[in-house]
Order: sequence, then C-alpha cells, then structure tokens
Amino acid sequence: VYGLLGPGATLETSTLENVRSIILAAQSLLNKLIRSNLVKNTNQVEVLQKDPNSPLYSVRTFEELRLKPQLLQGVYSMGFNRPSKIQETALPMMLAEPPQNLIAQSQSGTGKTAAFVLAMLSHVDPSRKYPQCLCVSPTYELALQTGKVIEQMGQYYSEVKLVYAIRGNKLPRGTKLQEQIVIGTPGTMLDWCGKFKFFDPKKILVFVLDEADVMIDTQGHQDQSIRIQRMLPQSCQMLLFSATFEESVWNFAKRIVPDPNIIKLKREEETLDTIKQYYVLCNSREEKFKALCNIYGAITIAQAMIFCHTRKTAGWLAGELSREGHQVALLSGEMQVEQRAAVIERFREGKEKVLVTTNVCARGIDVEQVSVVINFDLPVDKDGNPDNETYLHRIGRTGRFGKRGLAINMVDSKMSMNILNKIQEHFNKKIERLDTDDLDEIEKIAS
Ligand SMILES: Nc1ncnc2c1ncn2[C@@H]1O[C@H](COP(=O)(O)OP(=O)(O)OP(=O)(O)O)[C@@H](O)[C@H]1O
Repeated sequence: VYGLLGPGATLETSTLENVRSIILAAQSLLNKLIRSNLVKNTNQVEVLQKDPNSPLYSVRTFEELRLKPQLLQGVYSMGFNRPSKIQETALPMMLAEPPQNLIAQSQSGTGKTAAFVLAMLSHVDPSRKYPQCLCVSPTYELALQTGKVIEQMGQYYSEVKLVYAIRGNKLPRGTKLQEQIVIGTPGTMLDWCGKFKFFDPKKILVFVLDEADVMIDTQGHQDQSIRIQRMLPQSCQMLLFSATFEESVWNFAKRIVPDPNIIKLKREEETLDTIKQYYVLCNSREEKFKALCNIYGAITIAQAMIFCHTRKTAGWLAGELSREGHQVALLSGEMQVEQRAAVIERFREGKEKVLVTTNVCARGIDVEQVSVVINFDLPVDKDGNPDNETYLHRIGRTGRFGKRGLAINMVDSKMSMNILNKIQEHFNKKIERLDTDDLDEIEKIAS
C-alpha cells in the first residue's frame, strides 16, 4: 500500500475552498509526526451519559479492562504504563457489553487514537475472515498514521489484518475482503462497501469516525460518512472523535452517532502570567533585524522562535541570520508536511538554535525548551486586526510548562503600534518598551 501513495498533499493541488481543510489536515498530521509523548492535561473529564443511572466506570490500569493478553502485551510494548485521562473513561465505555456509542472530544495528543484502536482490536474476531471494523479519516496520510498505530498495538495479535481503503489502492472487481479492519477515507470507503461491495456493511461491529472537525471541513466528506453510516446495522457501535467541538462538528456528530455517551476534556489553558513581554520600536525590517542582533549580542538565548507574517520575510530573515553566523531553521508554507516535521524535529533536538517561521506552519506546535519568542511581525488576521488568539498561542505557556518566558514584539509603524496596544488591552498585561541600543537594559530583561 505504501508504495502506491504519491507524495503528501500540497497546497498547490487544492481549490481555494479546500485550503482550510488541507491546512487543518496537514496540521493534524504534523502534530502526529512530531509528537513523542502524551499531552498531559490536568483538567477534569466531563461525561454525559446516555443513561445517567448506569454506573460510570473509569479505570486506572489497563489490567482492569480485561484485555486479551496479546493486546495487553501490545499496549505495554508501546510504552504505555497506564491509561491517559481520556482513556480512563472512554475505554470502559467502548469495551462495555453491550457496546456503547461514544462522542469524544479532546485536544490532539491526549490518547484518542490509541483508545479507539484498542477498542477495535478488542472487538474483532480474528477467526472470521471478513471486515468487522471500519475507521474513516479525513486524508490518506492520516489514515496511514492510524494504521500504523493498529499495526503496533496489534503486533502480538497477528491474526488480525487491516487493509487501507484509500485512493490509489485499487482492488479487482469481485474482491471479497478477508481483513477484519478497514481503514480509509470516506469516498473510497463508500465505494468499497456501496458500489463495489468488497465487504458486507451489515457485518460491521464498530464504526469509527476520526478527526470529525477536519472531516466536516472537506467538501463531500460529511455526506459520504453519513451514507456509510446508513448502511451499517443498528447494533453497530458508533464512535466519533474530534479535537475541537464547534456547533457544526456537534451537529454532524449527532447525525453519525445515535444515543451517544459524550466525553469532553477541556484543553489546558495557556496563560501569559509567566511571560515577560516587551516591544521594540523600529522603522524598517532592516532596523528590526539590527534590534534582533543587538538582543542576541547582549543576552544568551538558548533557543528562540521568530514569527514573520510572510514567507518572503521569513526567508529573508533566515538568510540574514545565517550570514551573522546563527544556526537557523526555516519553516515555510511551501514545504511538505514531512519536511516540516523533520525541521521541527531537528530544532527540538537542538541542532538549530533559531527557528524562523510563518504563522500557518507553527500553529499548535509546542516546543517546550523555547524560552524566547520574537514576533518579528505582530499576528494579525486577514483583515489586519490583532489576532489575540495567535498571540497567546505563540507566546503563552500552559500551567504545566510553567517556565518563565520572554516575548519580544517588533513594532515598525503606527499601525503595528496600534495593534500592540490592542493586544495589551485585550490581555490586560503590560508590554514594556525595550531600547535595544542600550545593552545594559537588554541584559536586565534576561535576569
Ligand atoms: N496511555 C498512554 N500512555 C502513554 N502514552 C500514550 C498513551 N496513550 C497514547 N499515548 C501516546 O501519546 C501520543 C498521543 O496519543 P494519540 O495519538 O492516541 O492521541 P490523539 O488524541 O489521538 O491525538 P491525535 O488526534 O493528534 O492523533 C502518542 O504518541 C501515543 O503513542
């Protein structure tokens, strides 16, 4: 299957309406590629049960779930010692008899994929050689990532096989699938069960819809998913996962999952409390660059992220910094997701000390060891208004990381001063002026 795939989706291949969904899907893939650990979350899980009178089980250990030994071995071999926050509640619900339907929302990296993969592997009967679980993902790259988790978790359960229903994987007419798990994108999945009848949808026990928020942004995916769902038997367990839960996602979720239990885990809040914020007044990008050099000359910066508004500025700045002798990594929109993941990985490993990037590329990426964030350009939305949310994401820290940080904003016009003032008002946190021609003053900010 891997050999059949072309390179990852690029923005060039898309129509304009699809750009947002492609960015979302790419972001999600990027997060998966660069993630090395569970994203910890200290918030409480909110649970809404279909039947409020039934007792709510949550587990502290994987043993309590009475998994097949081959699966427990698979779980431990992945380095999981205990269920994540969302898994504590989601797993007993998904593994209950009779199976329960579930809608679960929690941010990327909290263990949703591992949870539903475990549920699918627990429910299949390997002695039956036909599809019993379907999992739909928004893109084939995301489907492949989930497939990898199935392969890893099921490594000691080799009787269970999976097949990818993705564009490019063409099967001869009349094929009857023998694999127990089918994972793919909605269009191909629909063709496989509706048009080509490669398997019998009435025999499906578990239907998983992953990344619902990304899914609904892609034209046609919603309808295709609903059409697949309609072919499944009433007894089929329906599971839907999403990182965010806007109204539109919720409406879609309710159409896909009848009588759901609902689990939500709020994202850990980011705060500016532990961040010292400054701004520097300049007149041009050259002056901004000079200010940046002065800062680097005065204080030791282990690792910094620098945000620019456009690819062009980012490219220019990366070049200038390299000429000054800095080890610079550039993250840019025209790079494919895999290339971006590699750049971030190198930066995380400390191979480069400065990461220059545009906003699109770096949304949602945590690089814990970064202590200095520089807004070479202030974050604005497409209408040129201050983008407070992005400002917070760039420089904010969750309580968990708690470390002190430094944020420096470059202001180069009346307009950008105005934006800075609005950001300051919005967060009600003072942003101090920094004179970068005064070395003593710069040294003070690092202490
Ligand atoms: N119980 C666990 N203990 C330790 N690590 C875990 C556990 N569950 C999952 N992980 C790991 O944490 C990371 C995130 O898990 P997972 O991919 O399942 O999260 P997710 O919520 O599905 O995120 P995304 O939607 O981005 O895929 C993965 O590297 C996974 O291997």
